[in-house]
Parts: sequence; C-alpha cells; structure tokens
Amino acid sequence: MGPTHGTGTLRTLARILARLRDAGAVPAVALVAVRLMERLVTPVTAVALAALVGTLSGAGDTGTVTAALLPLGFLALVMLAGHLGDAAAEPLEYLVSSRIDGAHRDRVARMVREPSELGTLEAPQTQALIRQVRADPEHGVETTPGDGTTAAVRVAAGLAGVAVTCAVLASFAWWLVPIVLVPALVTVVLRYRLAVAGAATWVSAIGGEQHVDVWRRANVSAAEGKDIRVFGLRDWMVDRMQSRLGESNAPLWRHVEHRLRVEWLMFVLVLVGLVPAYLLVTLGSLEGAATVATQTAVLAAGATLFQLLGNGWDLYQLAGAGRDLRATDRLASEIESAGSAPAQRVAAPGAAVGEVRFEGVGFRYPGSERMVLEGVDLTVRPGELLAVVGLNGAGKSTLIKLLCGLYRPTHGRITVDGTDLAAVDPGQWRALLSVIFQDFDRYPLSVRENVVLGRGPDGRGSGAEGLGRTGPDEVGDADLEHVARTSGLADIVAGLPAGWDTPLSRGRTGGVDLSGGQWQQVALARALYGVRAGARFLVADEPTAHLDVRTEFRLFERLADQRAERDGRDGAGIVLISHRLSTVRRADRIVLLDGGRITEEGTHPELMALRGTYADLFETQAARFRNDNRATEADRGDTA
Ligand SMILES: Nc1ncnc2c1ncn2[C@@H]1O[C@H](COP(=O)(O)OP(=O)(O)OP(=O)(O)O)[C@@H](O)[C@H]1O
Repeated sequence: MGPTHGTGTLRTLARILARLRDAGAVPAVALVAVRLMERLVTPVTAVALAALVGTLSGAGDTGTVTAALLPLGFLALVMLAGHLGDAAAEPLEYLVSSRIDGAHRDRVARMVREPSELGTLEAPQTQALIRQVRADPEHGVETTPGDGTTAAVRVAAGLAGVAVTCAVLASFAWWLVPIVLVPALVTVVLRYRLAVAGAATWVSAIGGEQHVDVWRRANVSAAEGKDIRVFGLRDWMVDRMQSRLGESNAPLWRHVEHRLRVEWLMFVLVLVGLVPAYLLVTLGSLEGAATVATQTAVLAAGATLFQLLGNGWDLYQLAGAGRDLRATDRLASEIESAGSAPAQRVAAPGAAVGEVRFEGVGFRYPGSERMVLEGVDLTVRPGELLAVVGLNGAGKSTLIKLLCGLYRPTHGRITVDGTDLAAVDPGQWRALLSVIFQDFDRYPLSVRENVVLGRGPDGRGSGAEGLGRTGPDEVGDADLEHVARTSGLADIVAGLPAGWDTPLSRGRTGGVDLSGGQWQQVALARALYGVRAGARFLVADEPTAHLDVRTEFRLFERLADQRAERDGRDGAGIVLISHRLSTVRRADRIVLLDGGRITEEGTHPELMALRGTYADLFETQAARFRNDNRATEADRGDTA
C-alpha cells in the first residue's frame, strides 16, 4: 500500500463513512460514540490496570485496601462502559445498516429506472454492475453498503483507539511506540491486501454464480417444476450446478489457502512487535528503570494495538464496500453516458396526435452486429387498423419496441407529426400508447388492479385521472365493465370467487391461477382500459395467440371497434401483430415483414392479387384450416 494507495484507501474510508448521513443524525452519532467508547476502553483499561498495580505495589500494609478503592472503582467503571458499549452497539448497527441499505437500494432503483430506453439495461456489463451494486447477501459473501459503513465505523474507532494506545505507551517510554506500532501496521497492510484480493476474487466468481442462479431458481420454481419432473432433469441440473460452482469458486478456495499461509506470517509479526517490547520493559523493571506499573501498562497496551488494528472481517467488509462504491459510480456513469437525451425534450402532441412515420428505419440490438430491421418506411395513423404479419424472427416485436421508444433506430428516424421521436418526451409519448407485449406481465394482484394498471400512474392523454390520484379501488366501474365485455374478461370475472377482487395468484389467500388464454384476456382488458383512459394508439403483439379461433374472431371485431369515433374524439389507431392471417384479413392495411424489410403492403384483396408471400402464407393457413374442418366433419360422420 504505497502513499497514493494509502491516500486512496483513506478517501474510500471517508466516502464510506459519509453514507452515515442516510442513517439519520441520532443513530449515526450514537453508533460512532458507542464504538469510540468501546475502542477507547482497551487503552484506558491499560492505564487503570497500571494505576491499580502501582497503588498496590506502592501502598503501605494498612492503607492497601483503601488506597486501592479508587483505581479499582475506575477499572470497574471502564469495564462497565465496555459492556454497555457492547450491548448498545449491536442494535444500533442493525438500525444504521438497514437504513443505509434501504437508501442505497432506493438510489439504485431510481438510477436503473432512469434510462427511458432498454439498451443500456440489457447490456451484460450493466447487468453485472447492477448485481454487484445491489449486493444482496445471496451467497453470504456480498457486503452491503450498510455492513461496509458499520465496519468502517469500527475501523475508524479502532484507529482512534490506536492513537490513544500509542499515547499511553509513549507516556511510559516513547521508543516503545515504533517497536510495537511498525509490526502492527505491517499486519494491517497485509490484512487489507488480503481483504481487497478476497473481494476481487469474489467478483470474478460472480459470472459462475449468475449461471448457477438460473438453475437454482428453476429448481424451486413451480412453473419450471413441470418440465423438471417430466423430463427427469433434477439430477442433471444438480450435477451441472455443482460442476459450474466448482469451476467458478476454485479461485476463491485458492485465495482461502493463500490467506491461511499469510495468517502465519502475521502471527510472526505479532511476536516481532511484542516480544522485544516486553523483554525491554521487563529488563528495565529488573534494573529498576521501569516500575511494575509501567510493565503492566505496556503489556496491556501493546497487545491491544494488534487487536485494534487487526480485525480481518472488518477490513474485508471495508474492501467490499469500497468495491460496491466504485461499481455504483461506474453504473451511474454508464447510465449517464448512454442517456444521450436531447438537451430539450419536445412535448408529445397529446390527444390531437396525427401520424407516426418510420422513415428509412434500420435497427440492430446493442452489442449485436446483425441488422434486425432495414429500410423500413411505414405510416401509423389514428383511426386505422394496421396489421403487421411475417414469419418468426422477422422483426415484428422489434418494430413495436421502436414505436414505444424503448430503443432508438440505428439508421433513419421515427417521427410523430413530423417531430423526431428521439426528441419527444418519452413519458408523454408513452401516455398516448396502450400496449400488450407478447410476453406481457402477470401481476400477482387482484383482477381489478391488473386491469386498472393500464391507466398508468398519471392517466393517459388529456383529462384522464391517474392511478396515483384515485387509486385502483376508486376506478370508474363503468369503464371496467366496458373493457371486460370487449376483451371477453366479463365471463371469467363472473366465475371468480371474489369477482374483481380475486387475487390472480394461488400464492395469495383466496387467489386463483388463470389459464394462458384467460391471462391474455386480462392483458387485453388492461390495454383497452388504457385506450379508455386516453391512449391514442393500441399496440398489440399477438394478443390472441393463446385464444381459440372463435374467441379470437369475436375479439378481433371488438378490437376493430376501437377505431370508431367515441365521445367526439377520433378513434384509436391500432397496430396488431398476428400470425393468424384469417383474422387480420379485415385490417385496413396489412404490411408483411420479411427478414427485417417490408416486402408487401396493402389491403387483403390487394395482397392476394399480388400473389406474393402473403398470398402463399394465407393459402397455406386456409388449406390447413379446410383440412382440419374436413377431418372434424369426417370424425363426426364416423361417430354419428
Ligand atoms: N433483446 C434482444 N437482443 C438481441 N437480439 C434480439 C433481441 N430481441 C430480439 N432479438 C432478435 O431480433 C430478431 C427479431 O426478433 P423479433 O422478436 O422482433 O421477431 P418477431 O417477428 O416478433 O418474431 P416472432 O413472430 O417469433 O415473435 C430475432 O432474430 C431475435 O433473435
């Protein structure tokens, strides 16, 4: 640890201690006071012992007990202070540490929510940083900022104790200070280095831990439990986890072996510091140059120097907290540098929004070389039902993510009424959209809450009231009933034990599990609720994939109704992705995405007349449907 390194370490210690602000003034000051008192007890005990021994050895026969009362009382007080400090320190540390961790998690959550786009968040290095910064003690080796700060208080109080101990030693003989202090300092440097190396080794093991976590979670998850049982994967998974853990933790075990070897060296250093000091003082007392009191003080104070400086666990936690601090800085700068938002955001056009245009849009995902979309020119209009069709992996969902502003085009631009979407306030823009993603979220909340979430925290569009203002329980029941009828959710709600208030999770009291198709109807109701609340575009990625053909057909009709003018306002624009071409044939316009390009565009009759890929796909699906029907009719004939 050179001078620069040393200054850096002290600066890190100061930054870690500064986190005490998050704990609140009273608990922070109380903890520092208690730890200081505790650490000062050891050198003061040496002084009290010396005073007692001095009194006992110097007093006459008769006055011994009386004379010893004062130093004895002093010693008792010091020991009592030590015990009180011990008792108060633990709950105080818990309080301080929890508050610091809570404030830290809140900061991280805000930081991670900050980017309006997903690219930064998805990057593997950002995910690794988030994991480090969260420092959730999952594997027993992570150091939370709260643990690090309370360790820093112990270390800082220990340094204060060391200063007082040195003063005690110097008051008896100044030359004792370097003799004991130098080996003690070498010990602390060695311990700190070990701690830093230990923390770094743990970081290198994170990759393996992340891999194992996937299997660990799968092993206990009810959802994956089906596959694990049916395919008999349990032993295979455990073997995989063990071999991966063995690989990734091998450096940790090597570090532990190295540490055990260095511990011996540190034991030798304790002897190097204390043996000459004790010998010199003992010789001095034999020759009459030092009193027994001096000898007692030196013996007690010398040993405590090593104790005050040498707690490896505190140093390990300190090193972990330093690492966590640096990772937090790196995460903040990654997020800041990625968020190259325009200096001034333009307000979204609001309810009167006109056209959204994709102009020569090309896109590749961050970290990937492959273009997923290329040269896409497309107009999305309010009051129109636009269907996007194409084979798997054609880029349909990606198109929707770009429309939502979750990624920015790599080439070209998307405009809203002529303004580049990149310059439009993302919050205001998204308030105009109501979206059902292919992998929509299933919240373990009541049906009512699951649907009302579609309104967003501040409502959508003009005049809509937000969740934050009214709360899910005070929503307009008429709107809820309306979207339930449109999405087909009404029949499902009628069959639930507590109707709209039934929790959609069997893990909750009175909760139920819905089928995949029923969940899709909940998600659809949520998106329709968003439209009722003022969204101007309904964007639906395979909203009917889990539904049977008849339900899907009815749903398409009701979705299409959303285009109609309502309450004097233009109808919503609908962007619908679907694989079932028989359903989308009645869309106002259909675009076919093929390999990231729009290769065909028009109405169903126009595309059929083109006799291109769309017509082929349609014919294939229609032929399969006809065959299925014939087979069903034949079956019926057999059984009739
Ligand atoms: N987050 C991502 N990072 C990198 N590549 C991605 C990501 N998401 C999708 N891709 C890739 O982009 C391509 C287009 O995917 P996309 O989900 O847009 O296709 P799709 O047309 O919606 O397919 P499907 O019909 O199967 O839903 C695929 O090759 C996919 O592997």
